[in-house]
Amino acid sequence: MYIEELHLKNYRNYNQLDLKLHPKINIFVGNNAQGKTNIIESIYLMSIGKSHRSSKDKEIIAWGQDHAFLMGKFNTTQGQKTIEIGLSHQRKKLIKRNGIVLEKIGELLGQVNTVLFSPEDLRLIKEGPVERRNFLDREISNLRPQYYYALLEYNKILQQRNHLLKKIKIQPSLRDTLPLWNEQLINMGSKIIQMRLHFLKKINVFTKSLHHEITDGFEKIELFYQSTLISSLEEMQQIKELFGKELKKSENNDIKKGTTTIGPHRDDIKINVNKIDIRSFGSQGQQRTAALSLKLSLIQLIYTETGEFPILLLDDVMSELDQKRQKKLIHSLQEVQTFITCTDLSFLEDIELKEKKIFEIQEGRAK
Ligand SMILES: Nc1ncnc2c1ncn2[C@@H]1O[C@H](COP(=O)(O)OP(=O)(O)OP(=O)(O)O)[C@@H](O)[C@H]1O
Repeated sequence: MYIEELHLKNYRNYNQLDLKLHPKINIFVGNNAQGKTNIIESIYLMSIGKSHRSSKDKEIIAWGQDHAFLMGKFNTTQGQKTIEIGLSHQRKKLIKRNGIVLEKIGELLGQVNTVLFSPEDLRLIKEGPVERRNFLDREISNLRPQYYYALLEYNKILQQRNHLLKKIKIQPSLRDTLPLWNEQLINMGSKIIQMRLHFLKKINVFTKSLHHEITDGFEKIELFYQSTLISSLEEMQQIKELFGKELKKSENNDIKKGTTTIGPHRDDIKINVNKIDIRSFGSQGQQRTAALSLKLSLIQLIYTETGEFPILLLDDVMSELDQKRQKKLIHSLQEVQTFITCTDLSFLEDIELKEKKIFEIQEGRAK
């Protein structure tokens, strides 16, 4: 899949931007704070309905303006798709696909697949479990919208159970109603765990081989699902039983703490390189390479799952990689439409790139 045209209006520092894009490599070069990442962000926004760097949608509306508008024309194996997003300070976000208004963000998921890699992805390895859970939730939701809905449901049940746990402390008789919430939590949580385990099993294969290639065979990477409940793929019934057993065990503790202490909302991914947990013990370089392998393996996974390559967004990463890794990265991208932002084009000196378009970005304008 690739994006043919991008149109932005009152979007961040762009009053108006109309770009015809190359189906292979698009390079955005310019000094700092000119608007390169803003373009990457807009494409990402059209794929998942949210920005990767602002939690508040309205921040992307150009300062002093009332509304922002984005449109992308995508060429996919299912034909042309037009995605439009409208944001205004007064109304809720409007998303359209081929002119039809989408009622929920879930309907946008999987329409346009992107893989974004930026220096912040280092956080994926070295920060706490929240980053890695978000990674799982985002990527699986894109591939399986039913995961997204299960997650919404799980979080609702979790909130209600936590609310009840707090009330039981004051009014112990309410404990009789807890099994009702336990059952719902177990049902929805087990679905989430099983889909995460499936995802990790698949992505492990691609990450291993990519990492082996990038590190010339010196490093062996392995991903594990880290959970108090389960670590390997099991039948649904088995996951439910384990969840039920552990939830029972933690019930007194949960009441004492007023919160649910076990479940997929507490799980993590363990990342070993040569059998060492690199979340805590990896060097910066090892962590960066692991993040790169993990992100690039998504390209292969999405291709196997959907029959179509995603769009790759590389924000400011060229300067972070040594020459060998830059070459490996570029050469692995033959069939993938790729967006690269950079402050200079020195990385092109040693890399032959025939199919490309270069845009110079200056103060919210592209030349
Ligand atoms: N809502 C907004 N309205 C107007 N301008 C904005 C808005 N949000 C951000 N900007 C401006 O956009 C610019 C930053 O753009 P962007 O992050 O794309 O820069 P960049 O070219 O990628 O820079 P760097 O190389 O430093 O990463 C800044 O000048 C910032 O002030």
